[in-house]
Amino acid sequence: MSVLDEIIDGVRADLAERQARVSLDELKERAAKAPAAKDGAAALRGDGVKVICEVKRSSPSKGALAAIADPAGLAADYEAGGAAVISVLTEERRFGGSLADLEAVRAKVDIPVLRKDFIVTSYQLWEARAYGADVALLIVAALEQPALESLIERAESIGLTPIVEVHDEEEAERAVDAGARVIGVNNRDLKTLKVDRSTFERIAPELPDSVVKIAESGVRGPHDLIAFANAGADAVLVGESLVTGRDPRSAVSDLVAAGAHPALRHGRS
Ligand SMILES: O=C(O)c1ccccc1NCC(=O)[C@H](O)[C@H](O)COP(=O)(O)O
Repeated sequence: MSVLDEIIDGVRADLAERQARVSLDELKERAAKAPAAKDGAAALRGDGVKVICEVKRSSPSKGALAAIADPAGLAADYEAGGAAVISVLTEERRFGGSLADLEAVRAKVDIPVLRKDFIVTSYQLWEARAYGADVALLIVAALEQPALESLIERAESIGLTPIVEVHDEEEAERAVDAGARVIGVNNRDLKTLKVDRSTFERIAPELPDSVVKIAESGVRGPHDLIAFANAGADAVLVGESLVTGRDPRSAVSDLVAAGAHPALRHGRS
């Protein structure tokens, strides 16, 4: 069984418990009371390379990364450093996240918030909206094509911007065919968990110009951001190097400054 399969088994078990406790109607009522969703795609377009900053306590590849007692405080530091979007891992077993983290971050920052999880049902999209997310991750490798298409449609219909994550050319083609407008290329191989930064360089040129392109995983600092920018990234998604560093706010601000450098190509407006 692959790591992804193991993660998804755990996600489905936890999901079944939540579904037994909270009906879809209750979630929809809660979502209706949530603040209107912010435009995640708009936050990632424009000049320069935008930075998505992740609240990440642990991971299957590295184990414990950072305790993060105050996820909202960390998110506020990211926002103060110039982050465009905050990513909150809500998967509990392997990443140590929760919907409570998502809710706390939403209450603290004004920029769009991404629910980063292993979404396999529309119930999780309603949860994302009910807990204040504006953006949700859909992983192509975790979904059959009809499910991917219907989750993209459902996400958009409830106001969420779907980021569709791919790892290779075949998944990229599936994402485009499914109508994805924002695509994250994850440099982490989900079978070996190794990061290969050339993955983004290989796949980005295959994506249509109109698609917002995000380079995910393996950003250690401004030099990686610049390399991804030169390969066509509109945004980068950064977790580990921020949560393990000493000063997340200044680390974000260094990334943002590099992303805004006039020598980098101009983004789409
Ligand atoms: O991080 C992992 O080990 C991992 C393993 C299996 C599936 C997903 C995983 N990570 C999720 C992510 O995509 C990253 O948290 C995100 O891209 C940030 O990456 P990094 O900056 O390298 O922490």
